[in-house]
Amino acid sequence: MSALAPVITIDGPSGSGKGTVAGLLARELGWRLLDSGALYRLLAFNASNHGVDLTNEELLTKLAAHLDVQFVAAEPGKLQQIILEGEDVSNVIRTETVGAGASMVASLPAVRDALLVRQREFREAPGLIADGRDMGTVVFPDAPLKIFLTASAEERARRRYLQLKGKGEDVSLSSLLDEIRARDERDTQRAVAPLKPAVDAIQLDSTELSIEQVLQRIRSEIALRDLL
Ligand SMILES: Nc1ncnc2c1ncn2[C@@H]1O[C@H](COP(=O)(O)OP(=O)(O)O)[C@@H](O)[C@H]1O
Ligand SMILES: Nc1ccn([C@H]2C[C@H](O)[C@@H](COP(=O)(O)OP(=O)(O)O)O2)c(=O)n1
Repeated sequence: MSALAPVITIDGPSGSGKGTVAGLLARELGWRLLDSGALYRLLAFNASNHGVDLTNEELLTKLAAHLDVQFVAAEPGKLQQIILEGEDVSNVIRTETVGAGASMVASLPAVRDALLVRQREFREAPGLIADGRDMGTVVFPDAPLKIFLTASAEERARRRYLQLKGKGEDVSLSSLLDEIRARDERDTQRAVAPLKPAVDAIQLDSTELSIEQVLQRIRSEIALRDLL
């Protein structure tokens, strides 16, 4: 039965609001959540801890196949917890350095292959919200609702700046903008599973929208399909 569970995919560039919107929707609908970017972040983080070079495709693929990770569903009002080798790494994998490393390991085809089955296993009744870059194009091409969420690079850098400042990190807006542009370039230009909207995706530009307005737009797309 689980293969038939509906999936809503939310793809888009860094800072467009995917994670926030996916988490809120999953909680609202009582569906499972796949934060696929966290898998690439975990791999980059784990590789750095084990002294593995982020271009060593063979070793990275082995690490990817054996990642000892658990996603613990969120309590109301909290983010889901991510446990790597028994340790809570939910916060340490969120830095821009780990994000840049994730984008590097994510460009390696064998690494992506090694993570594919693991991602599809998240599909369970009553449904799944899947957040990433290739959820609608590669991982769940049959998803009945695909959202491609964007925002201008300036707005995305501003959001990331406020988010990291709020966590007490010492960040600069201009370097965040450079990092976001570099990651956009790498994620859209790679040969395998590049960041691009699926042909049947609904494109949503959130530059001028609040989180609640984005949610409203997605709710109305859900209502148009018989998903619940
Ligand atoms: N529509 C929006 N308007 C303003 N801020 C937003 C919006 N969507 C998300 N944010 C904020 O921007 C930051 C980045 O959002 P996040 O969900 O982590 O993006 P992504 O997962 O696409 O990288 C968070 O602090 C979030 O609260
Ligand atoms: N499905 C996915 C998810 C993430 N990635 C890669 C590319 C991204 O730059 C990194 C980090 O992704 P993540 O979604 O955690 O990053 P943001 O929160 O959007 O900044 O991983 C990917 O290639 N495919």
